Amino acid sequence: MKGLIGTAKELTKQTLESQRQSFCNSKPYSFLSDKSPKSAKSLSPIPTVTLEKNHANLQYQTLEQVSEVGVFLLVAEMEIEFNRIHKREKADRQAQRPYFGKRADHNLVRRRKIKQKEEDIVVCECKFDFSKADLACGDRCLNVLTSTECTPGYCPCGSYCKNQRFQKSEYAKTKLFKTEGRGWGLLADQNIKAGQFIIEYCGEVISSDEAKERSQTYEAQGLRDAYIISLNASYFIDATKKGSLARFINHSCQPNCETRKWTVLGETRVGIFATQDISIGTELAYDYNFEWYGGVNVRCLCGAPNCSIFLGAKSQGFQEHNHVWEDGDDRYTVDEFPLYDSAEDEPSDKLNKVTDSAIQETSITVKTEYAGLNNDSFGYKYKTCFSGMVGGGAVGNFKCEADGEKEGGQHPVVASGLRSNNAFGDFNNGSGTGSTKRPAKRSPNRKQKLSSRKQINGKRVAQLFASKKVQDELIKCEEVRSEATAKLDSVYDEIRPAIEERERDSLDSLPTSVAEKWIEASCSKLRADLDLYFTVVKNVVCPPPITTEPNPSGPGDTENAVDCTKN
Ligand SMILES: C[S@@+](CC[C@H](N)C(=O)[O-])C[C@H]1O[C@@H](n2cnc3c(N)ncnc32)[C@H](O)[C@@H]1O
Repeated sequence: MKGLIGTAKELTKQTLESQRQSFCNSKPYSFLSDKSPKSAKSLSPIPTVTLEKNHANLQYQTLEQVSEVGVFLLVAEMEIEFNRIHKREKADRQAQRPYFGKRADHNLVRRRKIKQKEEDIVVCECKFDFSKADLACGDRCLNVLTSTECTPGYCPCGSYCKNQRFQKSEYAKTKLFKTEGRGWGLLADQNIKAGQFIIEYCGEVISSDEAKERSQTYEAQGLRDAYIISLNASYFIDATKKGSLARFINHSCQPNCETRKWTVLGETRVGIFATQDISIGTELAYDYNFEWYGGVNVRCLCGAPNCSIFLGAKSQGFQEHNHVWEDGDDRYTVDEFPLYDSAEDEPSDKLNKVTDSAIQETSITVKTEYAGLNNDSFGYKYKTCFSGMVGGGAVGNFKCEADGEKEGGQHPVVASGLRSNNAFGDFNNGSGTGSTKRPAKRSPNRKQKLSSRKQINGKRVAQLFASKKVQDELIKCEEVRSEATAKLDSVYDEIRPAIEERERDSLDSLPTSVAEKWIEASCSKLRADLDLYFTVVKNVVCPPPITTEPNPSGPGDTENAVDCTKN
């Protein structure tokens, strides 16, 4: 093998056996011991980089010494499974609703405190009239007209001033409720009048750089909902971990609310206001005016007749990424790209062929040459198979809303870690500069996937060996494997309702008990696969001494070659 160990050692059964031992005891494989798999909960997160390194090494050894049988693919699969569970669990833990006490208002907000200078205080010209105390600083108040709250101690209406709603947290009564497919939502718990201030959008006020960083982190952590909205060109409000109930208000393409910016004691704050009369029990929603910066396309479930189908579908990033272009836009002309011949890139096929021929030839050349599959190329291919699973999706360029946005304008929500309604679909990052494929979040068709893979049938392979002992060994392996397959299938049928229920709710994680069951069955199946493949390879590489024992089950040569891949 090019650029590889170069010192192909004589293989003995002993070295292979010890190889297998260390292989199975290496970290990702440790659960393949005879003990029942550890609970998903008790597993510590897998350091991916180390694993990749390990795998690269193991892969070497596997290729060099055992020639091939896709053992490393099994390792890959196991790691995928584990990473998936870890990621889910982690995301679930982190996605737990933060505590929102009654005082969950701007007191929680970490904002740059600006001491308002006296000369900056705008005093309105309202004349206070005791007989109309209710109208103090009403619609005609100059401050109200400029979306500025009056400053206590400076307003002519004194304590009767009605224009301090943010400061006094004069929120409408609202109630949290569970929506169908859109997570939590907020509904009116009283009748609300058009124009009424409903609630402040509170959160941590952060710079645009920090917003970008956080949004990438949240994405990588698997958080599905976006809570960062822009305040102005330089600042964003992040309600992911701290905020008010406003963070639960969902998007609608036909909203009954909108966001508005107000100046309060010299600072800009964002409030949710009713755009129409809203009766008690109605869900509150505003148009997120979502700026899509990458990540998954989230199907909009607002149900409005004019629904734009995806959140952020109107934003430039989304349209460019999804190739919604005007006539004459030649940015995506295919002519420019070199042609890609997929036939050149099918290592697994190549490996399959090698495997088949290796088995049929019974004597094997350990130093098999895999043209082009040197260390780097394999490392790369291997990584490709994983990167989507373990790597966080990058968030594309981050744009800031231009300053001087008109009052009442909407505040784009940063699309980080979006809930995927397309629960199992592939998702791409949308940086616009090429798309890194991310794998399906989870695979409901696992059963299908497992069974659709071309598999070696142990009983058929057994016929190719002259030794009765080997045949028995292989038949035993095949039986164990069939049992494991049947068990996996039945577990799948058992947990299917739970998966489907999650799917219906657009939830991305499974209860630990269900996941554990699935892992346990998957582990057994993969262990059985490994044992079978290993036994085949072991006996091909180190055939037992030829004896004169008769072979009742068939010829030991390849004359009547059996297609080992048929079940
Ligand atoms: C600010 S949060 C709203 C609260 C969120 N539903 C929750 O459970 O925490 C925004 C996220 O809610 C989901 N969401 C909001 N409106 C939606 C809609 N119309 N359709 C689908 N998902 C929506 C999206 O995942 C979005 O990123």
